[in-house]
Amino acid sequence: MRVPFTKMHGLGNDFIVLDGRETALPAISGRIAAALADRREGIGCDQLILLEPAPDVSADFRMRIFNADGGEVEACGNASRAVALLHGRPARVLTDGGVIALEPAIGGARVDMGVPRFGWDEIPLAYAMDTLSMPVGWEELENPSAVNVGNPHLIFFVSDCDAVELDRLGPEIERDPLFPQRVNVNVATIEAPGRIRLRVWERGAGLTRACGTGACATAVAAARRGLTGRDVTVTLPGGPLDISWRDDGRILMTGPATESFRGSFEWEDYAKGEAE
Ligand SMILES: N[C@@H](CCC[C@H](N)C(=O)O)C(=O)O
Repeated sequence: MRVPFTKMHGLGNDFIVLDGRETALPAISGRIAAALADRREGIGCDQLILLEPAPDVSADFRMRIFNADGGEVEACGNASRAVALLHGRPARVLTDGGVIALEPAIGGARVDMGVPRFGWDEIPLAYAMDTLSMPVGWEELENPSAVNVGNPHLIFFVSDCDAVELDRLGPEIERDPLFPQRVNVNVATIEAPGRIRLRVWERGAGLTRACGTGACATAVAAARRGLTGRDVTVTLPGGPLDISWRDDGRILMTGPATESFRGSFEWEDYAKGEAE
């Protein structure tokens, strides 16, 4: 059986999108997602996105997200814009992080990412009390903010985010026992009250060119610390995203999304080795 896919990206954060909304797809396990995400032996991506019918009327359809390591996670900002482009009209989409609202916009899409949370379940209580500046550190990365925008992020504000050895410190922080569910690691530099430069070590995917939820979490953390206003442009290695943390608490993210190509793969090549 051949399974069709669409290869997409948002600022270079790339996705395999499998659309099972009209025609049911075979069950995708974490192992199969990781094999498809493999850049040498599979198709290659940072995240695999699976679209399914919604279980009830709270949403138009469901979006499931697998990191390149096969772990299923709650949210993906850049993929939300890619899915808006694919869908072609406004939609309410159920994710494991909550219902988000997306709509195509000129050159990409706009997504209402919902309301951030500041104490998420997996942070030990002592730290969850003070998510604005947790009293922890890993070498020069100290006192992060902790923000959950569907998925968990730590944000370190530093004088030059490009100078941080994120490929070395990112995996250490991601897997620190403080975070049993692991964590996305953001290093950010404030360039002006409305401008932030950001690099992200993504949980389960490593260094990516852009992370939409990381940009949202960082914008919220910066505004809460009084470093910026509530409307900012966050520039990642792949390019800029506009983030607005509205007065009603909801985060709006606007930015580009691109379809790269379409193709199909042989299901049996990836399913072999799967338990019956
Ligand atoms: N690239 C994404 C985030 C994907 C999930 C993340 N790595 C996690 O494990 O929570 C984005 O654009 O938000």
